[in-house]
Amino acid sequence: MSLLSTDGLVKDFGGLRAIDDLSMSVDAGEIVGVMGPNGAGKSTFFNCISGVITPDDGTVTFDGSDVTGEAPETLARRGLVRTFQHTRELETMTVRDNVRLAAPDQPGERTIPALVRGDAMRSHEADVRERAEELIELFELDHLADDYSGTLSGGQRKLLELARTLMLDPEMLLLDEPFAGVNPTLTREIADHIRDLNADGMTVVIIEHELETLTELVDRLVVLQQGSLLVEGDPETVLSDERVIEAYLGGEVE
Ligand SMILES: Nc1ncnc2c1ncn2[C@@H]1O[C@H](COP(=O)(O)OP(=O)(O)OP(=O)(O)O)[C@@H](O)[C@H]1O
Repeated sequence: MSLLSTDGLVKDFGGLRAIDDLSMSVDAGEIVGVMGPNGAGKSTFFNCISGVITPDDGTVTFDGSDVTGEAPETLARRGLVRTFQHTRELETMTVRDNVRLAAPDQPGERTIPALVRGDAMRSHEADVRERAEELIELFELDHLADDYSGTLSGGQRKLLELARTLMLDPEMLLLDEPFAGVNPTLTREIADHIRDLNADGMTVVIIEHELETLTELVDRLVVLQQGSLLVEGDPETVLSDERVIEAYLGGEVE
């Protein structure tokens, strides 16, 4: 059953059509890879479906509802959450605080004085702390929990970003280049986490240039070119498709 679909999606930037009548869908439980040459429209596609920008035409449907143009926070509450190519944690805050702060309705951000908070608020805070510790442990960031996030390596930042994302308890994760700037060991580790999350029922869509890891991970590949869907299918078929090879200028996909 389709969890996310777009129908006739269009996004223009001035005279440039970045997304051109794009219709595609992702079934619940799938891991789908989105690939395509530079400028093909991958990030713009993610931005349209995650509410970062509003499409000029077409619709985005998530879990049976038309969510076109909804804000990222609203979509996150519905269970659709994305990461960014450049991670967005606060560098002068510890890893632990970064994970805790990613929780929805973060009590620390509220103006209610601590003394008048009810039991519900205290229990929410306890849940947030507990979930944050679970995720820090899951992603093996425990030894770094009290370090400033700014001191982390590229790969550790990606793990932190994943932990922060999971504080929102998503049904579908959109991952924008989760392996960019990550060393091979951490790449394998992140790929394993994605597999585990998927095995637990999470639907995942991944934009990635690192095709070897991507193709090992996904059930299906979708190739974009000039804002349109060029080819989609199982990784082996897609990567041997002449149109895909040509789009990548002769053999780069091998
Ligand atoms: N905010 C913007 N303003 C103007 N043009 C934009 C904007 N964002 C993207 N574009 C243009 O839209 C087209 C698609 O860009 P997009 O970043 O979505 O491609 P991409 O497939 O993600 O590329 P890459 O692999 O290089 O990240 C490109 O021609 C890009 O220059």
